[in-house]
Amino acid sequence: MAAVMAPLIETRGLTLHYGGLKAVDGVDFTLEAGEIHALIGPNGAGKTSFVSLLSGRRLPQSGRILLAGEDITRLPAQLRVRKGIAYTFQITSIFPRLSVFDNVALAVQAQGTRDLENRTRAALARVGLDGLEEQEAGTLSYGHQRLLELAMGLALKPRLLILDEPTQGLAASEIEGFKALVRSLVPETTVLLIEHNMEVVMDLASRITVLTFGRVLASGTPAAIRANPAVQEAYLGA
Ligand SMILES: Nc1ncnc2c1ncn2[C@@H]1O[C@H](COP(=O)(O)OP(=O)(O)OP(=O)(O)O)[C@@H](O)[C@H]1O
Repeated sequence: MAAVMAPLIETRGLTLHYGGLKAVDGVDFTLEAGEIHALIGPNGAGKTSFVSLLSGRRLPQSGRILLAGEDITRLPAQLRVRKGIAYTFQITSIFPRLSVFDNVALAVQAQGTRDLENRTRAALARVGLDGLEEQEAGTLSYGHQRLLELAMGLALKPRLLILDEPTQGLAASEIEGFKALVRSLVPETTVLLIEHNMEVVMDLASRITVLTFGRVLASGTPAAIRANPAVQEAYLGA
């Protein structure tokens, strides 16, 4: 019998409360290896809380998270990074006084110093920041700082890259470049994208999951999501 590959990520009944508030409420979710999967939903729907559970920044009150079939529900965040889950750092985690090179090198160092220079340079080239290695990170344009964050994530050679609102604040021209970059990452890297820009979502995602009030409202292809009346009512406003 042919072996059936487990999904890259599977959650079952995943639940996170903040006091009385259920930010993530019994979420069953499947992420297949090699896809670009968008997580959408209104403000406060629980998207950031959900990916915080995947990255290990927070632990759930109940439910399970499986990575390629292995239970990682309570694994510390740092060990999840080693298993290949990278959550792009918020821009505030860039060290503004350090060089572009050193910011990425620090991220690489989390996995050991072997091949540090090559890996750092390769990640910077991947996002098009080669040539700016020696520049102080804090003096980069906003768009370039977002690319630096992405390089810091890619330097970890992740199996899963989680991007939280990566196009926020980018110019239209920068968004085009970003879309091409994300497309170039799959299928080696699986991408989970929280994104409010619906044009980016519809253009990039192979599957979309819609959250509202901490629950999954719908999950499917962009065409199915666009045509879903419940999604239109709750979110797309069409
Ligand atoms: N640290 C916290 N303590 C208490 N409540 C929180 C905390 N973080 C988030 N919340 C609440 O949990 C709910 C889900 O928030 P979350 O940030 O996960 O949603 P989101 O879908 O990512 O929203 P947005 O699109 O605005 O970023 C919201 O009602 C929010 O106010």
